[in-house]
Amino acid sequence: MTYTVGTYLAARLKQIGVAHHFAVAGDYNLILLDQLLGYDGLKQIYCSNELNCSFAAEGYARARGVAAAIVTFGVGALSATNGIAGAYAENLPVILISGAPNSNDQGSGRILHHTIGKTDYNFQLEMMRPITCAAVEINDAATAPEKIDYAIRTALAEQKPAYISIACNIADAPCLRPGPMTLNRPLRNHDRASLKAALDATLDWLEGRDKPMIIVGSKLRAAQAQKPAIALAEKMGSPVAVMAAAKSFFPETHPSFRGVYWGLVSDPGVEELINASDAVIYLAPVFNDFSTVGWHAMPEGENVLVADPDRVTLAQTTYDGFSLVEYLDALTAQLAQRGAIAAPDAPRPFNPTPTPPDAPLTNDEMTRQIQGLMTSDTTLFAETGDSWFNAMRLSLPAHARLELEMQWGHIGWSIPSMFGNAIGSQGRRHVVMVGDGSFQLTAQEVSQMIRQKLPVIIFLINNRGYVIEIAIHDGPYNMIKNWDYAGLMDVFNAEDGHGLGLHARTGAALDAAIRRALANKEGPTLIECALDQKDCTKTLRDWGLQVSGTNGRRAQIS
Ligand SMILES: Cc1ncc(Cn2nnc(CCOP(=O)(O)OP(=O)(O)O)c2C)c(N)n1
Ligand SMILES: [Mg+2]
Repeated sequence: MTYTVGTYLAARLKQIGVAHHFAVAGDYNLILLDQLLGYDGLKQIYCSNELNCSFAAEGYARARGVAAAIVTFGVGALSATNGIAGAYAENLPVILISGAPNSNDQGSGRILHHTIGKTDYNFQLEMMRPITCAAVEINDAATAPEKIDYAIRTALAEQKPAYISIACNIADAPCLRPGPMTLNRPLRNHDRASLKAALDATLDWLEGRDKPMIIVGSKLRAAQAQKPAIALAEKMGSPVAVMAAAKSFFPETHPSFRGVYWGLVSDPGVEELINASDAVIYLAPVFNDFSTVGWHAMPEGENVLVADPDRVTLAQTTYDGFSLVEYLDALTAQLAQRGAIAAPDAPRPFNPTPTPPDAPLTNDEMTRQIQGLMTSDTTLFAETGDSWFNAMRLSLPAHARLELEMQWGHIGWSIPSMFGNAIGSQGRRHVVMVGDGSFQLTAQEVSQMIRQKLPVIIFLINNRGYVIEIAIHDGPYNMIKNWDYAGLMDVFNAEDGHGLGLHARTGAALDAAIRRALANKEGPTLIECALDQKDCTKTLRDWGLQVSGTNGRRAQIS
């Protein structure tokens, strides 16, 4: 087989397990799309726009560990930057590949379409650098292999997105044949002396401390340290809490699991456990204004150890040059076995009684019925909004997955990201909780779920506005134009019939809608849940007050 630059890239994507790539056509990428289309073992999945394309790839990476999105230059790539920045924030290796102007035009002084009207086309590469871990431009076939390999390997090692642009006349240019490449991540160049010092300091610190507590953070999956975290908890006989954005990263059926730690909106009893601990170990945390509830839940004092993906900080000293996996494996091996911990006998904190079947639907009743959908093969996406707080109330069976975007927090992310995730994890049950406000940004991708016959169940929470924003600070800007969200499915169906749109205004109607959704194996079912705008979780209200106060801090220097 004679390789081209495009089929070299295709071979690399296949080698690292990217069986599906997401694309939106544009004249700068059509020849490249042909190269990928013709490559055995790759499937090309089309999106409605490049924002959704970048989120679909991000969702695929959540399922498969890595993903690729193909867009056109300028108008396409700049629309995709939002999903790529989100992938950076959420530690997901998405390879953004952009078609680009003919290599002969570089330095020609010519003005081209889809550029900002200047003769220098570098604006795009410069915009991609801060939101990727590697950004390369390919204007010749000779350097294509090294640039493609550098971008992909760096993305896998850093668990961050990378950017590759390929000139439209180079995509089908003859190229070298690729050698092997696998999805494995090279361990950081581990510094044995530093690792030993970190372990010695940790063992000394733990000596005499008999109430350890582990708190799991949202970078644990990207650090590929979920199993080592379980092993450590079992060796220490320690209770475990998860930070909100890490819910589902530690099995909730494990006897050590005690709930979500989210400051004043934590699950009952969790804050007390942490306050009573004399050795709080954070694993791969992200401390931002939302996760610390306006900086009120920041770890402090000598009872705290923070183990990041590539660094350990303890007793005013920091150690790096090794991976979290190396550190946890070695620590667990050296620790003496402490007593096993018993599962809590406390009942599930969220356990509301069903409302009368014909009573108006409530937030609690909706969430209670969603709980019934959670199985070990369920992947639930919870969008920015009260959906975050509803998701926190759910108990997850072993192997159930909860996907959140709490660092970037782009409303509308959940629909396209779920689309990509469902493409990458067919056979699982896919459920989305998304508010009316968020849905209006990226609704088109439901039509792609119909096209691909994905049986995604979408709970569209119609509470008539931006309720999470109202909880922070209300105003007319939080009111939105209402849609007939269920009716959209008829619009998206066109000549297909696989999409199903249903209204649920009572508990009985919701129960019936869920039954129909489970039976609809041929396509998505959108269930429009009508809620009173004031019917939101207490945790959202409490959290919103704190965040509002933090946002409103007076300037120190007037
Ligand atoms: C792209 C983008 N633009 C604006 C925002 C700010 N924002 N965050 N949440 C919201 C409202 C979410 O409203 P809904 O989806 O209806 O959620 P609910 O809280 O359930 O009403 C906004 C407008 C955002 N997070 N992302
Ligand atoms: Mg809303």
